[in-house]
Formats: sequence, C-alpha cells, structure tokens
Amino acid sequence: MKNEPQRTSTLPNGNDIRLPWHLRLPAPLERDFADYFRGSVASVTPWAAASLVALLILALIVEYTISPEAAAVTWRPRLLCVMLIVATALIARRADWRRWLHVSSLAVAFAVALTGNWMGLNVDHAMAFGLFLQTPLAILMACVVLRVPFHLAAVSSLAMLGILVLTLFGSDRVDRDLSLVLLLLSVASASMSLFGQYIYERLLRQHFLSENVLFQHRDELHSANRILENQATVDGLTGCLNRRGMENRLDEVLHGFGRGGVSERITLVLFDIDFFKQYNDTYGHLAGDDCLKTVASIPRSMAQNSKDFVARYGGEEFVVVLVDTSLKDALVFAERMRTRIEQLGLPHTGSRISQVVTISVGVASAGNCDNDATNLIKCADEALYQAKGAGRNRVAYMSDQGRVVTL
Ligand SMILES: Nc1nc2c(ncn2[C@@H]2O[C@H](COP(=O)(O)OP(=O)(O)OP(=O)(O)O)[C@@H](O)[C@H]2O)c(=O)[nH]1
Repeated sequence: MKNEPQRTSTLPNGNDIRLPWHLRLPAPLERDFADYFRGSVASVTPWAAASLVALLILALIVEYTISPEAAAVTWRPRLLCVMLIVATALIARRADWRRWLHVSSLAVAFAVALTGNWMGLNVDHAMAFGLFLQTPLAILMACVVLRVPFHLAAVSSLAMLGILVLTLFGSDRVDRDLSLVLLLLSVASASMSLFGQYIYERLLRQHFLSENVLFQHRDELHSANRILENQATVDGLTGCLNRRGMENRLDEVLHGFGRGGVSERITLVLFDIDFFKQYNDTYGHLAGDDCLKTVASIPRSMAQNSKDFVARYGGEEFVVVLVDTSLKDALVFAERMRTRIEQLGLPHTGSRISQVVTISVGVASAGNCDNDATNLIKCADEALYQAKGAGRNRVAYMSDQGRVVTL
C-alpha cells in the first residue's frame, strides 16, 4: 500500500476546500472575499470598459451604415451608455470608490438592456428587432465582462428578462412569434453567461480560500520559527538570554551604536556567584537552580533602558549589557546590584567569605576595549578575575588606562 505523507499541520490543505453550492463563505471570510473580488475586478475593469465602449461605437457605425435615420435615434442612448461605462472605469481606479463598482456595473448593464428595448420599439427599421437582443448582451456584459458577483448577476438577469417580456409582449409592434424567439434567445444566452459566471466565481472563491490557507500556513510557520528562535536564544531556567542570544544582541547594539558613533557608552557587567559549587554541595542542585533564578531576577528588575539586557553567560555567570551608559554609571549599577543580591540574605553556609549568597563583578566599557564584543567580554572577565582574587563579593573594572581597578 502506498504510504500517505504524514500531516503535521491542523490547517486544511487545498483538497480540504469544499464550497457549498450557493458559494457563500462564513461571514468574516465573505467580507474579505468581497474586498478581494473587487480588487481583482478593478484591475480588469478599464480593459472591459474600453472593449464595451468600442463595441457600442461599432454598433453605432453599423446602425449608421444600415440606416442613417435609425442612427439619429440610437446615438443618444449609446452616448448615455458610454458615459456610464467611463464612470465605471473611473470608479475602478480609485480604491475608496470601489464599493460602488458593482452598483455602477449593474447600472451599465441595465442602461444597455433598457436602451436596447427602447430602441427596439422606436427605431423604424427592420434591424430594430435585433436591438431587443441587447438585453441578453447586457446580462452577458454584467456577468462576464464587468464581472458582477454571481448572485447580483442572477437577480439582475431575472429582472431584465422580466422587463424584456413586458416590452415585447406589451407592444403591438412586435410580432408574437418573433417575441417568443427573441425571448428564448435571451433566456439561452443569459443562462449560458450565468453558468459561466457561476463557474468563474467558484474558481475565484476556491483560489481565494487556497491563498487564505497558504497565508495561515505561513503565519503558523512564522510563529513556530519565532518559538524555535526564542528557544534557541533564551535560557530555560532563568528566562534571561542564553550565551548565543547574548552574542547576537551584543553585536547588534555594538553595531547599532557604532553607526551613531557612541558605542563607547555601552558597558558590560559580568558577574558570578561566589562559591556556587559549595552552594550546590550544601543545598543540592535544585536549590542551586532556585538560587540562580533569584539572583538573575535582581539585574533584570534593575535594567532600565529597553535596550539593556541580562544574559546567562555560563553556569553561574551572568552578563548585564547597559546601553548608553557611562562607565561611572555602570559602576554605580554594579555596586547596587551586588548589594541588593547580598541583601537578599540567601543562606550560604558553604561560602568562605559570608553567610549569605554574594557575587563578584567585573565591569568594562566598550570605549576602553576596542568597541568589539570579544574584547569587551575579555576585559570584563579580567576585571571579574581580579574581583575574585581580591577576596570576592566586590566590583572591579577596566579603567581608561587598561588597568583593572577594584572598588
Ligand atoms: N544548580 C545548578 N548549578 C549549576 C548550573 N550550572 C552550573 N552549575 C554549577 O556551578 C558551579 C560553578 O562552580 P565553579 O566554576 O567552581 O565556581 P564557584 O564554585 O562559584 O567558585 P568561584 O566562582 O571561584 O567563587 C559548578 O558546581 C556547577 O555544577 C545550573 O544550571 N544549576
């Protein structure tokens, strides 16, 4: 047996699209489709209008060639129809007028149909009977050329056929048999054009639905990508950026600010929990995880600028990047963060320098470290190493002269 490919998406694909016979879609989709339909019609309306105008002018030339007297009667209604067609073409060009497009197209169709009937009764020539056939022509035009929606075209066709019946059978001028032939011809061409319009609209709706499904698939894919990207750059335990996320963001801010020429105002604060190995050994790994979460929450609550960010650089090492901050302000930040973590009073009996959890901090400014991410981290790491060496639970920084100073 042939293996069917496994479907992972819950969204429908092209084969799942089934339209009801009446073609109506659920309300919100139907509204979107109406806009989509008008948009697709608007692009062809000027061409349709041009061909209709050409047709009417040709009809007038033919009428004039056959009978100049007849043309003297028909040119005015023809001109009225041309004016309406031009108005419709203009409506199609303006997006804010397009809601009138179908109304205007129907007005054109009715004008051509009714003037045909009127001319049929008033032109005193054998060809006058042919003018009654303008009624099906108008239906055809409304349905196919100007692409009026099927339900509107169907109702209008019925109305126009009703008018044709009244005109033909209400006048003594037209022979009964001829009236019947004209009516049957009209019904036949109206049915054909309506059928064509039904098929066209069905295909258009199916195309619209396929596109809709495609957009939904695209959105689903985008949000899946966003989730994956988030998972790839965020640390699951603390909710801070992970190392990869940090490197991306740091490059971004360094380059972004570099363009503005102020990347020296980016400072990097690197800190590490003192004797964390002993913390794990004393309280267990789970308690160690809780400790990491609590400690990380302090710089996160302190970072003010929306571009600042906190990242977990390694096991119990964190980075805070302060954007548009001088080294002096960053040192104030670092010292305050160190104090607040100490003041949390998280018991740490395994620490050799305190009874509570403390951190050591290294600070470096991009201005002092070549405005480069790798160098900036290296400078901060050097400062952190010195802070550890100087007894831990303190802040050290890389000075302008490239020397590490411990506070
Ligand atoms: N609970 C927990 N522990 C972790 C995690 N990641 C790393 N660690 C632990 O963090 C400890 C880091 O130990 P060290 O690098 O020796 O650092 P330290 O004990 O803090 O020593 P100093 O930095 O010199 O004060 C190791 O014991 C790791 O197992 C984690 O996600 N959860």
